[in-house]
Amino acid sequence: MHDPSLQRLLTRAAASPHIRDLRQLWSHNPNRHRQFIYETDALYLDLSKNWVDADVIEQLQRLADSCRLKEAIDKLFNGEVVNSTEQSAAGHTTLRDPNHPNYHRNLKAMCDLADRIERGDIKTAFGKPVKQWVNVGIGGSYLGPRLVVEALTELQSESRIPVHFTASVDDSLINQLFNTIDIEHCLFCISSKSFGTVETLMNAGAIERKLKSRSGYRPQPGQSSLMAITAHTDKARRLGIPDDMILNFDDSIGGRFSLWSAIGFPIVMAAGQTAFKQLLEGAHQMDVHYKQTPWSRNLPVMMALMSVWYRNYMQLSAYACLPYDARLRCLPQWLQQLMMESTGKMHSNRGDVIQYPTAPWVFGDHGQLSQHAFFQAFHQGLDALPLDFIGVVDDSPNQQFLLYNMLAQGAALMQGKEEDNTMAGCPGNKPSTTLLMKRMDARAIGELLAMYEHMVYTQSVIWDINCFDQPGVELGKSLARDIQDCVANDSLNQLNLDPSTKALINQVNPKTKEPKHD
Ligand SMILES: O=P(O)(O)OC[C@H]1O[C@](O)(CO)[C@@H](O)[C@@H]1O
Repeated sequence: MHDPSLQRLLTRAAASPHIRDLRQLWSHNPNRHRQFIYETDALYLDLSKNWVDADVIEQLQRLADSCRLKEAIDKLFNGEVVNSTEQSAAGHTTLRDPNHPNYHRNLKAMCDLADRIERGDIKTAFGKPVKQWVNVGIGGSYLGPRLVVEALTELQSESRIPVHFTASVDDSLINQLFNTIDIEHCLFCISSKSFGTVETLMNAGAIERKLKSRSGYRPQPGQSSLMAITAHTDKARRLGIPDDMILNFDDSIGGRFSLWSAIGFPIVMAAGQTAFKQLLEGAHQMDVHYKQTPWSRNLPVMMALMSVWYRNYMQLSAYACLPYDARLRCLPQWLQQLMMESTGKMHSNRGDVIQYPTAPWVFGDHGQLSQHAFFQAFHQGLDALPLDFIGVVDDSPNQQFLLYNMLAQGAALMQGKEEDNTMAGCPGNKPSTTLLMKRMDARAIGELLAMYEHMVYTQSVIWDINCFDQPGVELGKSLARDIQDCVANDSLNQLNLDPSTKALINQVNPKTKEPKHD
């Protein structure tokens, strides 16, 4: 965040009491509901209930200029290095650009395989037609596809192959899966960019053992119960997965940005090839919007500027994502990974420690359910936090009920209510953003998700951090490996670990834990 004079202006603006007073902001400008609206083909964004005015928005847009956002966007789309630690480009937008060879290569491979499965050219290793499909993957190899599958499957009229997901290695989950599926008709897809994620490989191993333990399991050309999606084909081959059952994608596609790649294959299985193409179309439409629209009308840029405003100038450290539609119930989790893994960083692109906070704590859930769980704290708790209500315009009576509930929450938070009994009163003056999807279809979902990706990239440019790596995640992973090894070799005391964790390990390790007394 460069320009110091702008920093001072914004810091001063944030300190002035009127900017945190929605009643004053509305009385100075009763046209806020017209002025702070941003629209694309599928989205309608209302920022009028936020702690900003036109001056602040103008200064934030100047901040974007001073951080050379335009050049950074060009670098992203021109395939230049934007991932400074790994010295690579970020290729996710090429997958949705029909003028780019990656778009055609990716789609062709995915559609060819889907055709072969659907025509029955590929049978399971039991010689049975594929009637069910299981995605085995975690993080970016799970959250995006799961979100889109949940959002779109009920819209499909054609009967499609049911898709299941398994991510964590919990016994309960894998057993539940085995109890739900018909294993002889099931194609298991090991989805892992690195093909090195332990959870996914452990699940793959459990599945392989289960398959092999069943009579009639005979993998051969044209017959396989396993397939893989990865950027590391060699590793999938080593697991015995045949070449024609491996979908490959490029290493330059970040895991949490990968649902547009072959990682999106569950979407093709569950919602169909046409829906997947429309998803890419919607995302591409957002790419064009992001590239070509001035900041004053640019949705992802405005969303990012608002988040920087709240995080760095208002010092608010949390952010809630509240979709009022069950079809978007996985959005908060997907966004949590996208925002926190991408922007939870403390080093600038040059490697020095930055002096300002970045990623907020992202949480959320289906809005209606959250209303009956944690909204009380929004209304009467002393803290404020930026929150996004996301609704889908839909004429059916139940969806209308949901929408009015959502709009009522935004109004109640802003207006509050005085009561004779002061304990029952709500102070109001709580900011919120409303984002409407004008319809629920694959194009609209594509636009929505690409909008959030560009919001995150914009944040990272302003914060001068790399949003495409995740070195922190590695620490916990490697310590878990060390613990497992030391427990296996009875050498825990050699591990450089605090006494609390060592004692806890001894509580759970079957070799050392206290025997149970009845
Ligand atoms: O697709 P992979 O390589 O199995 O990785 C899964 C996830 O693990 C992470 O590396 C860390 O959680 C994510 O970035 C990634 O989406």
